[in-house]
Amino acid sequence: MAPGMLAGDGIAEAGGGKVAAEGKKGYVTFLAGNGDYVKGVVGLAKGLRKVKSAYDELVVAVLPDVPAEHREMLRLQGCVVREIEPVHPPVNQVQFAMPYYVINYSKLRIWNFDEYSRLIYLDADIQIYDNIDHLFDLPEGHFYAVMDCFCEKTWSHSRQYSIGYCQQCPEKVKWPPEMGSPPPLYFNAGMFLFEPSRLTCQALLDCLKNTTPTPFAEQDFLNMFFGKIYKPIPLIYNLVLAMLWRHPENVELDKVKVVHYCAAGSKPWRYTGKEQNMDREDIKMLVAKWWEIYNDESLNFKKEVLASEEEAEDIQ
Ligand SMILES: O=c1ccn([C@@H]2O[C@H](COP(=O)(O)OP(=O)(O)O)[C@@H](O)[C@H]2O)c(=O)[nH]1
Ligand SMILES: OC[C@H]1O[C@H](O[C@@H]2[C@@H](O)[C@H](O)[C@@H](O)[C@H](O)[C@@H]2O)[C@H](O)[C@@H](O)[C@H]1O
Ligand SMILES: [Mn+2]
Repeated sequence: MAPGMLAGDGIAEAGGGKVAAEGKKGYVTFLAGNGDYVKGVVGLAKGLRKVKSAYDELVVAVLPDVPAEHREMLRLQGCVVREIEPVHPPVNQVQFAMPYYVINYSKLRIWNFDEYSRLIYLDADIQIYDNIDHLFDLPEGHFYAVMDCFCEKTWSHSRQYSIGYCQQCPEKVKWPPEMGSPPPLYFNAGMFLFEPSRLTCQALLDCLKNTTPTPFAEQDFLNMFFGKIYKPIPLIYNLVLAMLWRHPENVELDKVKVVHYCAAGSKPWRYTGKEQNMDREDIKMLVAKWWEIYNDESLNFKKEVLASEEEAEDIQ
């Protein structure tokens, strides 16, 4: 059990007789550009319907460069499309782990969606395979997310990677005292439960102005900003695929509720199976599972024709 993790799985499934947290709740994702991530959002919208989430009206924060056709496609899938202004980090020479990460700072705008008391953010390369609505009943005042893994090459810039340390197995390579205290628990920013607030959004943007960008862009920034109230939740809520080959001992695949297709080559809509680890049977199974939902027409959004509308039609 990773340090600081909620006891047990620590999160009672829905119907635990708890009073649900007050206020509007929902799921939100982020879409930029005119490329194929829109397929990820369609898949996510259908996945939320398949697991019968009580909050299946997916909010999509779109940058201005998302074309009208893609916005319409999402509306036809029952999504609420909301345009956000891009957020640019201070100009500097940092090499992001992936050049396009620079646009990910725009995710910060979702803190302004304060008509919601709680939102779960999900990357567009995430799919939900079991209902996770019960997460909305977690105690307020914390930032909930799953711990990341430092073992992939994308982390080669970091001290952790240089000594083979990973928070997923802190006993395997212990953090040497001569390097000071071990890094604080660090979450993957592809999925998190948070409380929207305009004040917090302004504080995030003000803080960003004075923060030097780092390789994992807004993920590093969010970890720094919310470090004091961060609460790890079990990896079943955001399986970062690299865990399958880096920490298989921590993964019980049949218990996983949320899969994050973030490993290089694992985006289902561009999957070729050629990149490293992409020929694994579990990866092929998870990509096929994603396509099953994406291609399932029965999961398309059906505008409920209200009985009154039908009656009205009958009368005419
Ligand atoms: O061209 C892009 C790149 C990224 N994204 C959004 O930004 C998120 C973070 O990027 P990505 O998931 O590729 O990062 P990873 O989790 O793989 O590091 C994506 O899930 C999308 O929601 C997008 O909409 N268009
Ligand atoms: O902009 C930074 C991104 O950083 C994170 O992705 C990383 C991280 O998970 C590494 O640990 C993996 O090694 C790597 O593959 C993966 O891309 C978030 O998933 C994404 O939403 C976004 O915040
Ligand atoms: Mn992602």
